Formats: sequence, structure tokens, C-alpha cells
Amino acid sequence: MSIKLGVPSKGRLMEKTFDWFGARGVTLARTGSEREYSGIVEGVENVELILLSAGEIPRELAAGRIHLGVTGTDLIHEKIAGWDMQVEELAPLGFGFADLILAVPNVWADVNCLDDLDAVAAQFRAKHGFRLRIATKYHRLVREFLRENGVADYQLVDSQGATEGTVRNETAEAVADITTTGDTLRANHLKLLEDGLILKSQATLFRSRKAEISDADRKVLNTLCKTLKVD
Ligand SMILES: Nc1ncnc2c1ncn2[C@@H]1O[C@H](COP(=O)(O)OP(=O)(O)OP(=O)(O)O)[C@@H](O)[C@H]1O
Ligand SMILES: O=P(O)(O)OC[C@H]1O[C@H](OP(=O)(O)OP(=O)(O)O)[C@H](O)[C@@H]1O
Repeated sequence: MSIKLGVPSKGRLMEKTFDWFGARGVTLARTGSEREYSGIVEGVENVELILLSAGEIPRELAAGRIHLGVTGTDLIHEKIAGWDMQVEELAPLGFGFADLILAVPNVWADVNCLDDLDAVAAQFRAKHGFRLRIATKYHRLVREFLRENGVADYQLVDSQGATEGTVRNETAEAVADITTTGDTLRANHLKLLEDGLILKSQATLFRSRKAEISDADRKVLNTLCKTLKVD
């Protein structure tokens, strides 16, 4: 048996995760060809590296198929209903920072906050006969946020990428997406609402509360957590 550690399989998140573990004496590395998704762990015995899409790590943690996983808090909160019952946050990793925000076109001069959006949404429906469309892939988080803030007259349209382009393409009037530098919002003539911050996210190490664990594996997990200096 072994402890299964799920790590993003590509890009910045993978490299920075490898660096974070490496700085704590646990070497993670990909093996095989560039395209082969296999890896090794050195520095702690009986830990298995599972390379996965960052977007699938929440599901694997909630299902208990991996014991530990690194992914963005945004993906955990979005993809797992009642996430804190299923996973435990062990350590924020200090990279992969992104803000999930709500943005509207720059040309909407009178819309700067959620109250303005609420007012414009009601007018929009009366005028067009359908609800104002907000493009996003973060359905759960956006619905919760708008409910808590009393905005009701809208509909979500699914957008799995290039979300900021939906306004220009006239498939949505507003967007809810992550931003880091703000460049993509600016390039697409969108502005952040003053009170439109939905969630601040960063890459985080999570432990599954659902994964079965033998006594021997619990020792491995404790040793790993001690080596990494996380509780
Ligand atoms: N500028 C950014 N662009 C995209 N994701 C970012 C950015 N900054 C941080 N992140 C974080 O990275 C994570 C998404 O990573 P990634 O795009 O590799 O995931 P994915 O959805 O699994 O990708 P794919 O579906 O292409 O495999 C999220 O937690 C997100 O918050
Ligand atoms: O604020 P910025 O620094 O400009 O970064 C934000 C952009 O980066 C991400 O897109 P990504 O490049 O991952 O492509 P995607 O739209 O296909 O998800 C995100 O969805 C935003 O579009």
C-alpha cells in the first residue's frame, strides 16, 4: 500500500508544485517520455505520484481515490458541494494566485457595483424579454455569491474557456472568471465591479477526508506531513 499524492500534470502549477515539495526535501519528478503521465517521489518512502488535470483533483479527493492533492482553492470550492466535509486544507502553497471576479463591459458607465448590476438586470429583462447572461465555468460559486448579494434577474451561460470573449461575441452581457494580472479583462474592454470579488484563490495542498487509510499508510502520511512541515 502507499499514499497517493495527486499533482497537476502540466504547466505552471505542476512546475511550482514540484519546486514547493523540492524545497522541503521531497523530490517529485515526471518519468518516461515528455508525454507520459508517470512520476516518482524521492525523499519519503511509499508515496505514489498521480499526475492529473488540476480540474480533476477535487473529484479524486472527494471520492477518496487520492489521499493528498494539490489544486486551486477555486476548483475545490466550485467542484465539491460542502467541500470542507470532504477535504481538509493542509497548506496554502503561495503560488497560483487568482481572483474569481464579476466583470461587465467598460461602456456600462452606470454599472459599478452589484446594486447597479441588479438594477440593470431588471431593466434588461424588461427590454429584451430574457435575462441578462453571465458567462462562467464557476456555476456553483457565482450562483451562491449572487444569491447572497440579492441579484436574481440573470442566467448563467456555460463558458469553459476564452470567457472574456463572450461579451464581444454577444453570447453574454457579463462574465465571472479568474483574473491574475487583469490583462485579459482590459484587452476585452471589461471592468471589475467594485464589490465583484467572489473568491481569492491560490494553489493549496488538500487532504481527503474520504480516502481509506491503513495504519501503515497513516504513518507514511504523518512522516510526509512532518517532512513538509504541514499539520
Ligand atoms: N492566470 C491563470 N490562468 C488560469 N488558471 C490560473 C491562473 N492563475 C492561477 N490559476 C489557477 O490554476 C488552476 C487551473 O489550472 P489548469 O488550467 O491547469 O487547470 P485545468 O482546468 O485542469 O486545465 P485543463 O482543463 O486545461 O487540463 C485554477 O485553480 C486557477 O485558479
Ligand atoms: O488576468 P490575466 O492575467 O489576464 O489572466 C486571466 C486569464 O487567464 C485564464 O485563461 P487561460 O489562459 O487559462 O485560458 P482559458 O480562458 O481558455 O481558460 C483565465 O481564464 C483568464 O482568461
